[in-house]
Amino acid sequence: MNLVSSPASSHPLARYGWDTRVADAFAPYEDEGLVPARVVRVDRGRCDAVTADGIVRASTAPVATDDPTRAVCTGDWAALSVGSEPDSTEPDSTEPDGAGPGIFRPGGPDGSVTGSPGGPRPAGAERAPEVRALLPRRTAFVRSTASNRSEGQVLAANVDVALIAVSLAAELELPRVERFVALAWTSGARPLIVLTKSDLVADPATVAQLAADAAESAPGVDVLTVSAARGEGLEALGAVLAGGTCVLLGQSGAGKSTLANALLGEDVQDVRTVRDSDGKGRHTTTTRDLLPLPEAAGGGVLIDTPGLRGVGLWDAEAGVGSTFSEIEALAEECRFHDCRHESEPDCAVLAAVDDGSLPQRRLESYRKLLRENARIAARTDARLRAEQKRRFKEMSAVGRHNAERKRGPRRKP
Ligand SMILES: Nc1nc2c(ncn2[C@@H]2O[C@H](COP(=O)(O)OP(=O)(O)OP(=O)(O)O)[C@@H](O)[C@H]2O)c(=O)[nH]1
Ligand SMILES: [Zn+2]
Repeated sequence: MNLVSSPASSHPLARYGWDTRVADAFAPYEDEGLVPARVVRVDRGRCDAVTADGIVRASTAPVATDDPTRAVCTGDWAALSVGSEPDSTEPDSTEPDGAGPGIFRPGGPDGSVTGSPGGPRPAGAERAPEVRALLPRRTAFVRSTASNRSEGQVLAANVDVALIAVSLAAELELPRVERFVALAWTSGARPLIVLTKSDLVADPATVAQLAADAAESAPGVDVLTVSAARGEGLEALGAVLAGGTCVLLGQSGAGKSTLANALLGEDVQDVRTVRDSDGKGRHTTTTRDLLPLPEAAGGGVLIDTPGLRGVGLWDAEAGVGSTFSEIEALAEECRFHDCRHESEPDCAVLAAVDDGSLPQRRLESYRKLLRENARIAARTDARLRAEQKRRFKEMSAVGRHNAERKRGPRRKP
């Protein structure tokens, strides 16, 4: 079977988010004899990636780079060389023509171009799987690394929806919610606010009010209410996540693990564990950070990497702008193009605060996030920043369009 040209929905990797866009991006690599895979976990120099034939452990050495934003990360789509298989259903002779110089053929005489040691091998020999290329990312969650150079590190790639878990059992801290929303927009993923533990709030009117408050502080972002304890709201949430890739963000104690368990419908520890061969016939047991959601609930994929949950802003100016889109829209009306909305005459933002249509709290939160972001940006390599900005523009065009479409009338009557 030709896996790449079969319909995207029946592709063995459809469960892991394979779609026509990925198929198109992968097509050139198929001609090189590489196989598509999605990265489920990364270690130093290696990753676990799921292929049509299961999970393989692959070296990431061929795509190693100095730029940490280009390092292999969970959620990446990769083109793998997996070595020749003795009982392959697709012998070399049936492969498409046109394999020229530089084209990788498992076990072929041009093995030297693959960068792996060993050179030519007899047909049927095994070689360790390698990541040969990463497909372009649709979205990426980046955080600054601990190093002095303050570079970005990618925590998750190709995320469609960022679930922002907010506990209804604690006081609703809107600035925190805004911060996570900014982070989500910055990644290119669509934020989704999930108010958790609704069973702990007795009065439905209170829940509705809190949901309205959350919605008010996140223009264009949907707000769902769930109780993992009672299994309420999970179906609606599953429907939103269907087919896409999501991540869980939120404060400690917000209910992320509980929600992950409820969505996965099994013991997460079991789901996480991978026992598979590493391509050399050895069996290893590891965990994975990318987990398929049950197909009965609509499918999709959950990425839950340890570092992602509490990630900080990293060059999020545009994401902050999307989060406070009503302020950015007002700013267009200020007399001065570079108005700081502090004490300038004819400032439309301050006027909106005065007439009560813009909560003072929103303006303060906006300023605080911009300041936080500026501090990080000051430490960040200019080249990487430009790159991130470009990526944001590409990726979030759709998100912002949706936000604008949904935002509706900006000012209260
Ligand atoms: N009543 C109730 N309690 C819940 C619900 N969801 C989570 N909890 C409780 O809230 C607490 C925190 O939940 P976790 O799922 O561990 O929160 P978390 O966001 O994963 O926390 P960290 O791992 O620290 O990031 C636990 O005691 C859960 O049992 C719910 O729907 N209802
Ligand atoms: Zn102004």
